[in-house]
Amino acid sequence: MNTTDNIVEKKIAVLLSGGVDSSVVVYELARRGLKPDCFYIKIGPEEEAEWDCTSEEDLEMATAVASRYGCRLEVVDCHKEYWDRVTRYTMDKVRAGFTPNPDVMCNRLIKFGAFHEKRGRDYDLIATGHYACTETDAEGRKWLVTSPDPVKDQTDFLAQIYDWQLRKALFPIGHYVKDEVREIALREHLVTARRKDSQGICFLGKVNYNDYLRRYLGERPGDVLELETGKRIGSHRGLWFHTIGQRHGLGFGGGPWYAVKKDVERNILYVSHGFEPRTAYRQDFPIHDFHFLTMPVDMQRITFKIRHTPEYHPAVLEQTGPGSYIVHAEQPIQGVAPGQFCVVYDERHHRCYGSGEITV
Ligand SMILES: Nc1ncnc2c1ncn2[C@@H]1O[C@H](COP(=O)(O)OP(=O)(O)OP(=O)(O)O)[C@@H](O)[C@H]1O
Repeated sequence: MNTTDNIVEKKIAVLLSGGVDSSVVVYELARRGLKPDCFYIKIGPEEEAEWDCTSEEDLEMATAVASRYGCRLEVVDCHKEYWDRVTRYTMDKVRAGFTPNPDVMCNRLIKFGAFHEKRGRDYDLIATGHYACTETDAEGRKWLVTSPDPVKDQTDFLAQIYDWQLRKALFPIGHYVKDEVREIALREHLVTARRKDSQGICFLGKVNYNDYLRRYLGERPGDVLELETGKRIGSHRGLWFHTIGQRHGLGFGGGPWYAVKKDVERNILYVSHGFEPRTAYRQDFPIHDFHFLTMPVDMQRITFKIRHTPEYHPAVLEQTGPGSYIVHAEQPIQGVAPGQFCVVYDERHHRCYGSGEITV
């Protein structure tokens, strides 16, 4: 736990998913003599029965962990809010040809959003099993700080939460690496100790992302052209099924092909030929609507991420307007897609300052 968190006097809600990470959160609080209230957020898979997944087992696990530590567990239904808010954001972006990130918006809109409106507002702190840390500076400002586990670090998923949400957030396992969390769970004989990590888009679980898109947007076939020559390579079933930077699953002969650009108005997907074509890389690109997590910072030399990968890229930021910047990366970056969040950290990738959306 972060040393700056004085939690003993606080009313704490734990978001308990039935996974190993949030189970260890309950243990970490319980061993300090605390008895937090636990909440399982229920989000169903829309109407379709075949989309049903492991949620029943998750709830059973969450119930067992809460009762082991004498904590209350309540189920909070955020189904409507998820499908209204996160799905709307996702479909709006995708329809406009952008690459959205539902996991990022889920933290702002659901875990620290809809849950807060329903139950979280009655608590001083909301604890989750995210791999992220916080630190408080001499002026009492709380900053989001990266986890010591570069592979599991989830600060990028938290880079759109509001300042008040960050102030209420508690990450009791954020200072551990994943192996340590598993060891604790095994040592304490938690029922969740051997459960697999959740995969895919949070709350959508096993739902196939393309099926999810197809359900809302259908199909809209169009041409696939080679960017350099304008030659027709094949057809696509909807621009939303493709991401800039995509190399696999294009399914055209004479490859390898690489998705490099979308023309939404003309419904054309542009591809380049080769394993690593020059057009797949960008070194300078604009971002807009920059969201600061704690407070505006004068950002110049920074590091950043555009995908959930362990690497941080060094860059210089040039401000072009309120909330708008050009990212001048030290090295060319592969698969820069409009709509993706560019998450910005200090030079040592310690503090996360916030994130902006990559502009067209
Ligand atoms: N259905 C849920 N109900 C309550 N909280 C949840 C739920 N799903 C996720 N969370 C919270 O969000 C955190 C991060 O979620 P994520 O989907 O990344 O899971 P994870 O890293 O596999 O964690 P866990 O092992 O706790 O499931 C969880 O640790 C938990 O605190």
